[in-house]
Amino acid sequence: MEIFDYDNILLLPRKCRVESRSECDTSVELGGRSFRIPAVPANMKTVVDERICTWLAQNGYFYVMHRFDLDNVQFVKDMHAKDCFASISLGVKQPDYETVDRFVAEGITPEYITIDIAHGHSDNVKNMIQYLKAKLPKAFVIAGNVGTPEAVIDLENWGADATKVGIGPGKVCITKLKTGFGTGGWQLSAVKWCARVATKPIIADGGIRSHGDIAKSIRFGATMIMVGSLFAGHEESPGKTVEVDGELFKEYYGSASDFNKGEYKHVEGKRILEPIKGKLAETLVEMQQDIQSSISYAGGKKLMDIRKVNYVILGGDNAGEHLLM
Ligand SMILES: NC(=O)C1=CN([C@@H]2O[C@H](COP(=O)(O)OP(=O)(O)OC[C@H]3O[C@@H](n4cnc5c(N)ncnc54)[C@H](OP(=O)(O)O)[C@@H]3O)[C@@H](O)[C@H]2O)C=CC1
Ligand SMILES: Nc1nc2c(ncn2[C@@H]2O[C@H](COP(=O)(O)O)[C@@H](O)[C@H]2O)c(=O)[nH]1
Repeated sequence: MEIFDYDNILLLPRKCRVESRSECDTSVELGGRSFRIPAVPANMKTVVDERICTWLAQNGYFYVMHRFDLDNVQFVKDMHAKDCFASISLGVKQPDYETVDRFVAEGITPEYITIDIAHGHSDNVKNMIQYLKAKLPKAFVIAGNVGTPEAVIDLENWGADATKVGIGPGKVCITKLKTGFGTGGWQLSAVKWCARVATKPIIADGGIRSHGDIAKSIRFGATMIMVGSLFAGHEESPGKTVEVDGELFKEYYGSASDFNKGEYKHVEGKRILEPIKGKLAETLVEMQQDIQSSISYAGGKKLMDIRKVNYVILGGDNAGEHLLM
């Protein structure tokens, strides 16, 4: 198997088919809705809050609200009252089942539900998918996180509508160090490997360090890309603002860090400071323009044309040119 990651792959251009990059369509479909770009801010407490989720929904972007210290039922009611789709996260514990029961009792269905646990290839997730499919059959269920084709096949067979791939490639992740497991360091290969067997959309989650990594994820089979650190350091980001030597930063911490958990138990995440880089809306516009450029380099007009390009692996044992035959 070829092993590579975002920093040692480059995509190869094909003859341009547009006169202007503005002709390139970056939109993507997920769960029956079309979104402006295939990137979604990570469902983490220092990346999204209700205000950001509302803004994203109202402006044509996908979002996934985090699942920590909030009333999911109230969140969905608030989003629906604002005429927005509701996209929430759930765990797999008793309170999460009680949340589902409350949705049923109140006759409310969130449009998207992401089952979000560290080791998603588990009976815990199977049971929650099956509960959701029985109780809230109209919800689009994203399940994860996983890092192998077997897991993608199982999650799809258990009823997931999409799977989220990425165990430990995140910037504030220490899973690799603490456990010796994961896709950290070869996340892009893992996406490729998983996408080969997937029959439903894959969300590549973690490890995105620059906008070009979005195109690379699409090339290797992702439909949507979840991004934490690149979105964490904005003026509106929910993390605390911290000043160091006159420079402003936003805190960004892992969902499995002691900062998020409130205790030091099974910690697999850390806290870092991200330099503040302006407004989220401006980054999203720049991201869209960069994806338009990627599509044009791919010789295409729409997002999935990126899937057609060849690529090179730089350095290492797998180095060389890889041509689509
Ligand atoms: N993408 C990634 O690489 C990772 C992401 N995270 C994020 O951190 C947050 C907290 O995750 P998580 O700790 O799973 O959430 P929870 O604390 O809600 O745990 C979810 C359930 O999964 C169990 N569980 C967690 N890890 C494992 C494991 N390695 N093996 C078996 N069972 C496990 C927990 O039981 P118990 O605690 O009793 O074992 C619990 O029943 C989530 O948002 C998650 O996405 C965390 C780590 C890695
Ligand atoms: N191993 C851990 N992974 C985590 C934790 N909190 C979040 N995450 C994952 O990281 C991505 C974001 O990655 P980034 O490279 O874009 O910053 C996020 O979507 C989660 O899947 C954690 O505590 N430990």
